[in-house]
Amino acid sequence: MVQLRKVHGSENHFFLLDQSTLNQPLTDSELTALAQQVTNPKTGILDGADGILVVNSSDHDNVLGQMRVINADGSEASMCGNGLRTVSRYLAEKHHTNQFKVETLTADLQVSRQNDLAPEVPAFSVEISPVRFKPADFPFANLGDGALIDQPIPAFVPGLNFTAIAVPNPHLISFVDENTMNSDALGELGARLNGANDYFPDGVNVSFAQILGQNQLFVRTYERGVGFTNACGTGMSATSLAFAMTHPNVGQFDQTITVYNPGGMVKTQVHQEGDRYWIDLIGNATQTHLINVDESELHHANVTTETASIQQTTEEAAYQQFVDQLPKVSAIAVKK
Ligand SMILES: N[C@@H](CCC[C@H](N)C(=O)O)C(=O)O
Repeated sequence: MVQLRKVHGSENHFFLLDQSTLNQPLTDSELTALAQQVTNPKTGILDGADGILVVNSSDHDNVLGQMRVINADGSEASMCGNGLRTVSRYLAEKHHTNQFKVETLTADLQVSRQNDLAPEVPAFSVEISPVRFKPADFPFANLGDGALIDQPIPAFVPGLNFTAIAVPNPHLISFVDENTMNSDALGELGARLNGANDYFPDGVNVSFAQILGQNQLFVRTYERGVGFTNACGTGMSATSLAFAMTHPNVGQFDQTITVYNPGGMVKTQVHQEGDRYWIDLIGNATQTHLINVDESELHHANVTTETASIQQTTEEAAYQQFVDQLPKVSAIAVKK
């Protein structure tokens, strides 16, 4: 028997699999098949999830493990901010330490345990970097040769400006009013840019943000490989950076920015040193279920209520109490 975990950051749900506990790590095609099966609410368990977080051993200095991110559709992402917080918690508890690095596809990132957000709501801070702006880094095409910062793109949505930031997974961001936030525009644009299209051949995570006040945002994201999510950690980080770059009167570097999302709230801090940018993302790392399953069911992408035994923790109730005391800033409901 091996143990999977169901985890979330701001209700962005994942199954976490530590491959170092297996007799035989899954091949890439087995990981793709497992992600597609277990995260699908119809074929998987526990109402599915937005992806799987794969923890592997790392041989890098001062690094406790490697994280890979497989989206619900089986594609691999270079980064996941909410996922990295939950992987950090898992590794912190496994190795009894609170400050270390985690290897990701492009960088070893600094993480640290923070004060709990509320009783039984553990929190971690994770570094989001490297930050890139060049078209080749996304990639994107037919949108000019340079960085895309606060540009009108009528072909996307007339009247809206867009900023493209890779952290290093690709994000497209627009600051919108409440009516636009509550309209169909985000779903339509997200679906369009994540199908065959002339602009983002590998797809892109699309976020709409409402400015609520000084260093305060509400962010909703349509994710590549997923669709609408309750929260996207890298999306909220990239949006915070876009906020400080394009609205310096209300969004500030090196200050705490509060970012509400349909699943709760995180804090960010955006930093710049010369031409290097990075973001600290701070939020919950919640573990809702422990799932015991025979290793062979993972290799055969067959994790179901028949093959797995599932134990719920008390952490979701504690998380809901934390969310209930947050200000109600949007009518957009949590995706079930
Ligand atoms: N939800 C994640 C991002 C997951 C990856 C994304 N779908 C992509 O393909 O880039 C987050 O919290 O950052």
